[in-house]
Amino acid sequence: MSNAFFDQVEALTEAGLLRRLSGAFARFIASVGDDGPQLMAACVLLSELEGRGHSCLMLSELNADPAALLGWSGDEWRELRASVGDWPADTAAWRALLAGCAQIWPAGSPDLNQPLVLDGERLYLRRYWQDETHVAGAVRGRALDRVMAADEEAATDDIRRWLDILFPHAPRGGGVDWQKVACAVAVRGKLGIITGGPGTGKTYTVARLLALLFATAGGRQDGLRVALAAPTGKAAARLKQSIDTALDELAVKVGSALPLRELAARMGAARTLHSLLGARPDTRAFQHHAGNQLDVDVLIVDEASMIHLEMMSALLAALPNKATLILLGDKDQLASVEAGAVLGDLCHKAEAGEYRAETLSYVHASTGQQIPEGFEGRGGPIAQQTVMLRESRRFGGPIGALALAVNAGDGASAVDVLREAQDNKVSWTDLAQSSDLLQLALAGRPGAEGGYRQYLQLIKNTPAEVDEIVQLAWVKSVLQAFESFRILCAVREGEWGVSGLNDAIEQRLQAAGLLKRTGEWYIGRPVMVTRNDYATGVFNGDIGLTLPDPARPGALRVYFSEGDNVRSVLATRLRNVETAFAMTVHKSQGSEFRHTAMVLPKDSGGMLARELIYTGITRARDYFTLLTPNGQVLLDAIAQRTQRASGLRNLLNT
Ligand SMILES: Nc1ncnc2c1ncn2[C@@H]1O[C@H](COP(=O)(O)OP(=O)(O)OP(=O)(O)O)[C@@H](O)[C@H]1O
Repeated sequence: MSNAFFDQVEALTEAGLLRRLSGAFARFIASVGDDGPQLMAACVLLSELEGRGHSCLMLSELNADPAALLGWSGDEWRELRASVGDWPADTAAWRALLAGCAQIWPAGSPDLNQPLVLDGERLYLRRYWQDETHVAGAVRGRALDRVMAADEEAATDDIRRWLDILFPHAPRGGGVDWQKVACAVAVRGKLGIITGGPGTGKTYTVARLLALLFATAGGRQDGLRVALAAPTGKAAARLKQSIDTALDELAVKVGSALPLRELAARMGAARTLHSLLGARPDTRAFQHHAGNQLDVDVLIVDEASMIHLEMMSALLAALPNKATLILLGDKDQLASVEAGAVLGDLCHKAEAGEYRAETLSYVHASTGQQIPEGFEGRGGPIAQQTVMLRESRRFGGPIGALALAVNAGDGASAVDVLREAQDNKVSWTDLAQSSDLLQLALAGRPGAEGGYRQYLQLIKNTPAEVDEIVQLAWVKSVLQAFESFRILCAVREGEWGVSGLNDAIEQRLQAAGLLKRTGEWYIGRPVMVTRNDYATGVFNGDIGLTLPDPARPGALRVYFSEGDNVRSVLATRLRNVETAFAMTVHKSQGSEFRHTAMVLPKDSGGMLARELIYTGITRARDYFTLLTPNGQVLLDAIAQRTQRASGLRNLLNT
């Protein structure tokens, strides 16, 4: 084993540049076979990339610019590389070297269950290779499993008749009614993917798709088992609420032709994916799997961009082949925190459509819509089952323009929108000192007043009597006020990161007499759960507010809002939580706030990308404020796209 290499790894770990896990992983690999420093270097890099969401290491990266990939300076990388000694000259040389290592299985050769897999020019941890292969096979299989073609006249006529009832108006700007197309495409098979930015009508569409599925189920309509799910509790509750409201409205429209209310009532609550699959404490395995599948006919999953590779693999294994899977999400949002960029890979062709002739004629027969030539192509099976909604009904104005500019990689236009917006919907603050940010946290800004003062003032009006209805109404109003404003950070550490800002905001609110910090727990403390806790039923990412326990004087409870419902847990029972006046953009996915303020740091080390900025902006419903001590960080981030190494796109042949 190379001492020089591991000395270097130790130094980089001490400097906080490497995870301790990466060195330990390389040592483990060395302990079960070859221990050449080249293999060790590849293992350290593979492990670091896994921590950054990549599912594999592209061998070409080893000779390209790994420092950029890791956010290191060139010197740090050069020193690590020098400690290895001979560095294979190119990808072919790396492949030859790795293929000869006892711990690596070159895919296609006799399998000895080695811990690493070399597939073409990608090096994998075996688990991720298995997940990618499984997801690709399962999704392709579903996409190809179509039950309807254009010439099945009776069926397409029926679909068309219902779609005309469910979507009675042509799209506002004319052109293709992509919402109708999305329903028609999804109803013909076992997979439907609907992607689009905020407010493009994904939920509106899926509610109608459900009605269409009920309507065309014939005699099986009463027994159609529908499940709703999302990666987080909050997103699940939002999905359920939107679908219920939409189905309620639709029920009036369709009248006695379809007993929508009764059918909807049998759907049950929306659940987190963890709870749907039956997560168990202390194990990654779920109760539902290939050998004990879910009892559903239709599964609708919202916020699919947050689903990581391992979860998608588990979900597909647990879903019976005969069930229809509908995925909803915004392909341009940040990918999951854990490895994989599954929705992005699935929606690779969504922008261009690439619909084949048979899809075009089916769409025409079942919707009357003529998809324009520009969207024709020879996309694979998944592209045929994917529809992108393109018109946002919520995001006009400067926030919409800003999101569009960021998505297009047009930094100059984004800055123009931020600097010049006339109506206070968006605003840019050059952060010279923390007091600017703290004032915003306290009271908002001119034209977008609010801040945290609002909910803290409401807390001061605690109901005097312990009347359950009054108490619940008060809790809901406090939660709602809290949900109307949030500070999002691009990074965790440093002056402009989550940890520093939470302390500073807490002190500022205390100085303003709005809260009294007496210990770890205090009235008004917002907290975010950082680990799933099955005993209390709270999950990673849930956000709650600490309020007095009406039943026990002096005790505190944390209240979590879930759609129309409120759940509470005794504060002292919550183990893994952190204060959440400021939270990361990553953790804000699936949530929306009336006023969202996003803080960018002074220096990003090249690690911020467009998807993060876009996700932050699109969390804002009415007002968006950008704060940064260095405007260049915004421009650099907009110029950079997140590229996650993954073999999924290739395997899917979308
Ligand atoms: N075809 C349509 N006709 C009328 N209203 C529509 C139509 N499509 C969407 N809407 C309305 O536009 C708004 C946004 O739609 P919806 O909430 O379904 O979007 P979304 O893509 O699910 O948003 P989010 O990203 O927040 O999940 C809703 O008020 C919805 O009722």
